Amino acid sequence: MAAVEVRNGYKYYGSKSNPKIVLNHLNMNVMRGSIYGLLGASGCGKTTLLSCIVGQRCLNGGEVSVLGFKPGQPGSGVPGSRVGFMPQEIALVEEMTVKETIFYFGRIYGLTDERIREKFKQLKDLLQLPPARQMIKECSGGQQRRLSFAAAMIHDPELLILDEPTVGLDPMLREKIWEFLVETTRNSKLAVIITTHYIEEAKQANCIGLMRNGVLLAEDTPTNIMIKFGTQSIEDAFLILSQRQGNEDDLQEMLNNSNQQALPTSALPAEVIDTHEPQAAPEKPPLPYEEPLNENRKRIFFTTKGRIKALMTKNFVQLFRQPSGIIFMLLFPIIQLSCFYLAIGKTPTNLELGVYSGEVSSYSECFDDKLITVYQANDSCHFNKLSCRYIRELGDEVATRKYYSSEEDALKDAKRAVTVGYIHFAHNFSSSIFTVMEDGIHASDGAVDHAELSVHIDMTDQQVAYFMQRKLRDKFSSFMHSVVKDCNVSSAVVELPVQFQEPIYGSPDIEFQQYCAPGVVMTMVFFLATLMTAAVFISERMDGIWDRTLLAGVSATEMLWAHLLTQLIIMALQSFEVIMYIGIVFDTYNKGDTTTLIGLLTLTAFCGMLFGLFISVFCKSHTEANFVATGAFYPMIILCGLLWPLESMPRFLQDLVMVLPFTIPSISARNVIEKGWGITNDKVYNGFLVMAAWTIIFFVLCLIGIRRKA
Ligand SMILES: Nc1ncnc2c1ncn2[C@@H]1O[C@H](COP(=O)(O)OP(=O)(O)OP(=O)(O)O)[C@@H](O)[C@H]1O
Repeated sequence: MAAVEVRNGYKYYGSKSNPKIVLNHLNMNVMRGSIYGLLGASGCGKTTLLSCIVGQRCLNGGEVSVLGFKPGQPGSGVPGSRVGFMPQEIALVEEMTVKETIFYFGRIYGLTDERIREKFKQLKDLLQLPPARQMIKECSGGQQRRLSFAAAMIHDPELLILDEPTVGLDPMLREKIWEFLVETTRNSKLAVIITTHYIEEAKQANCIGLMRNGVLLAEDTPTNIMIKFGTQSIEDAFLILSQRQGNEDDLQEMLNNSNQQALPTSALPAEVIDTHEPQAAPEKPPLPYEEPLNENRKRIFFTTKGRIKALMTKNFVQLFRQPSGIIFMLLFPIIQLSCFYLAIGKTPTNLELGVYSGEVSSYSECFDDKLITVYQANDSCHFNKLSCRYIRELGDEVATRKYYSSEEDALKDAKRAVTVGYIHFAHNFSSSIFTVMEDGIHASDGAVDHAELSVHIDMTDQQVAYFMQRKLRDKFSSFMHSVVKDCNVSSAVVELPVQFQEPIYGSPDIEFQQYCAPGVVMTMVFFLATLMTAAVFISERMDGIWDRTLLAGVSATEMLWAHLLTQLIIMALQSFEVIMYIGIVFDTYNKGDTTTLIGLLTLTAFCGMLFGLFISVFCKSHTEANFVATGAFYPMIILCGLLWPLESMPRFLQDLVMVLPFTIPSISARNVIEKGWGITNDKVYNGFLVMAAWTIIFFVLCLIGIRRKA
């Protein structure tokens, strides 16, 4: 009875209009209880044929029947537990140990732990597996290959497909594996399809298929093939068949690879060379597919829970055994937050400010208390060297003062950027203040001008300039208050007729740091999750682990859920860590509910993770994924109002950015932290809604993409 039947198999890559034909009306029969050696030069289509048999790819034409079913048919167990597949690449998780790998595959195939232990013992002896606790990345290429073979065998499949299992193994072990396969197929219904570059070892197969350019040139027992072509070896027979097709380059390459000595073409008996071209098989009735049985379904569809558990364990092991994984997940947020809190929004220090006062001939006068006086005489308040008093009140807390004996020198240094600018007092500063106070609105323009503090600042460094302006103005205001107080005059005289009362929310000197902290934390957790997820998924796909797990019958949805659950746990931990860190170390206050904040941050990280997944589904390589993530990062940060008020954007842009993932959620987070609003406030829950909407959008897109690829 046939385990695998391929009829008129036709497969191409590329577009329909410009196809690259890989399987060209190929026919193949693999019987139960037999070994089928599939031989052919590199690139002839062996892997493609195997992938169509296991249901990883679909044929463009023709039919395949595997164990009586169409691959992929619900209930067929193909892909799934009825088939064992060892791909060409190693496709194992490097961070797992030998034992964990066997248990991982055993569990996703639905075996009990006891059965896995039994099988492990058996396969360990047979395949000389490395010690149970050895990590895969510490195994040699040959050891990894043997383990990969064991993983394909763990669940006693009915069909075993081995893509070059003996590459890199020593001859003794190769012989042992063949012996095992011969023995097992003889005593059971197991069907084995094996591709190999070592043509001679295929002599032990029950049937050989010689494949070239997408067609099977011959399919028979090794003995019959040699008899048919009158040769002493299978290589010679293959050479003859290849010559019939024309170019023998491919064959030569294969023979070289096989380390066997190729037979010179001149040595071939010319009379056996058949010039007949292989034809498409004549029309045959459709393959008799079986109806899936309920028992079959039961056998195949064991608990999703068990699989998800196995997948999640793998994900955690993979993440936490990589030092970079732990650093990325737990240390990066700390490093990034520390950078932010230490570097952003702090008061500038070590600035140098030029000072020129025309009132003094030497600045030592400014430090002689007897010279700086405010005194009453003739019902008036008189001043001496008030500029000195301001200079002293200014202190070094705003900037280090650098004294100049002329305004020209002060300007020169400011122009050379030695100082951030300079302040200048007129020679009659004190007397002008006296005049302005005495004469009030009748004071002359000259007196008003000379009673002013002149400030000349380098405005190219906007933040420093704004800081200096604010500080000098505030200091001047407090200085004037203290002067009029000494004169027993009401401070209302020097008060601006604008009074900023107690703020409705926040504090009078809200820092830039406080303003942008929620947005910074959100974007940080979002993009950390994005990058990590994209990296994990792309690596998994590139290493073949993703495909191998799918071939074990795990659905794309189950794999997706396992990843989502793993990440959700990590993201919740990360959000908790972030909030605790900024609260305890940087003393950041939160007037609202911490749980609401952790919830919003976890949702943000989850959304970032789905964005990473979305990128990984549509990008083929790490480089492409990094380009997309970096490309998305800057527009999202710039447009979310984190760096500059949204209100300054053109109207159409304001409407557009409102739907971006960070705009409304970072406002919501600020509303919780600064205003203490709760989740029931629409200006808080709308942030959750926006983030949830993006999460759903990315999830649906990922699901569509993954299902399409699967
Ligand atoms: N995804 C793909 N897109 C386009 N072409 C592909 C794809 N996969 C394989 N091919 C091409 O199809 C041909 C057959 O590839 P396949 O991997 O099936 O060969 P093979 O016989 O298994 O080779 P090898 O022994 O080297 O593994 C090759 O020319 C290969 O370049």
